[in-house]
Amino acid sequence: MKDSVNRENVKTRAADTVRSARDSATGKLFRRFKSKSVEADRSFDGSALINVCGVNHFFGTGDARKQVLYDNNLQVQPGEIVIMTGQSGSGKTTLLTLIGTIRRIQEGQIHILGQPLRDARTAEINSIRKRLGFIFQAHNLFGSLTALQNVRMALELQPDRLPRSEQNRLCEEMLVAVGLGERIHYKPRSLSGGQKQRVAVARGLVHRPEILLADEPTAALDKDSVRQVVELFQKEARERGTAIVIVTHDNRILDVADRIVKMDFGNIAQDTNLDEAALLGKMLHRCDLFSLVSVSTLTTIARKMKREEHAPGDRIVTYGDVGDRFYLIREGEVVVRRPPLPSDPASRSSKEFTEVARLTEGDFFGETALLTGDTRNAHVDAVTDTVTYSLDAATFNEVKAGQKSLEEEVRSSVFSE
Ligand SMILES: Nc1ncnc2c1ncn2[C@@H]1O[C@H](COP(=O)(O)OP(=O)(O)OP(=O)(O)O)[C@@H](O)[C@H]1O
Repeated sequence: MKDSVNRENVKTRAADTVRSARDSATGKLFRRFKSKSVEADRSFDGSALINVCGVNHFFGTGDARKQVLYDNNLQVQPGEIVIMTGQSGSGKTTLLTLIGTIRRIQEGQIHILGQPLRDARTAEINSIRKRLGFIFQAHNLFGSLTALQNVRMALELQPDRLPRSEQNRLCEEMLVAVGLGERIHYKPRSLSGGQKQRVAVARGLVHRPEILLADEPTAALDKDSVRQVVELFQKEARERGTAIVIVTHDNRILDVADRIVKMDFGNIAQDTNLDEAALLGKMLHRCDLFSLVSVSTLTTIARKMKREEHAPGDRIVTYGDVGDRFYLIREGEVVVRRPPLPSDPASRSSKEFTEVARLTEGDFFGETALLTGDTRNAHVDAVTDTVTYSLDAATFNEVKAGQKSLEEEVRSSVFSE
């Protein structure tokens, strides 16, 4: 089957892309690229620090009762930074406060640090809360306390309280990290809005929480302070495995995100793993089939691709079936087998399918049937544990329609076989 165009070139270039993406990930101690999908899996995940399953929420009672969250599912792994965005009123803060144990769960379940919140006792909620860090829009600083004393409040609430001198050292260190080394003894009334916000950031992080929840943490900050805060978040995530969820409209901090979750009318409408989407976009771009489509469009298309895992021996494509998907190999190896050609007298009697190709990471298959309307012309079976991303025929054809030369190219490639 010549179901792939310029396979060797594609293989080499795509494999390079994958390698470089992996290399850049190796420094990220807590990142887990291999098992992530572009669109997050909606099921419970035991390794996640935050597990939101089927959460609904209502405000008001009687006739005034109004549903504001609908069937929300979200998992956040150690070391992941998730940006939550969406229109005003879409439910971001409500979901964040449910995750932060500030509101009681009404329907569904949230596990935080492995513990279920619904029906948890107050003492259990309090002990979970001490392991979280909060940076909320209203800074909630105590006016009579200095910046350092405000930050120290977070340490004083900890079960294993450190000696005062050690607390002060940690607070100073954190205030320096947010660029307030010169202001540690100032009270809130002597600080600007941005400086107060940075005190709140220091307070949210000083006790080294396992999960940090932040609502618009950079809204009042200038460009340099935004960078300082963002770098601090990244350091905590990478070095300590802190899971960070940031509700924000601030597009200056999008680069910090591993994932962007978009809420729409009370529901997580999109949950995109950016590294994986960008990587798949690049892999697609390196397929000659899609070389005329911009990387940004391909990254968007990549989000629509369906991730599937196949065990060795699993059949991915069956000879004679109607072709309804195009496949890209993310990991693993497949073998392509064809029946004997009717015109080949030597093999006419043989019922055996013969191997015609082995495809690996970055290779693709399944496009011929979509382009010609013919049935599948080969079996494709997984040889090793294999991960594929596939695109449905409608999206494939939409993309194809956008590039005039594509169909011609593939038709001539099929014709010349
Ligand atoms: N305490 C409350 N009582 C009643 N309704 C509420 C309450 N808090 C929020 N809501 C409503 O719930 C919906 C979701 O609000 P929420 O604050 O979670 O949205 P959001 O996406 O965070 O908005 P924003 O970006 O403006 O902060 C809105 O319709 C809001 O009016």
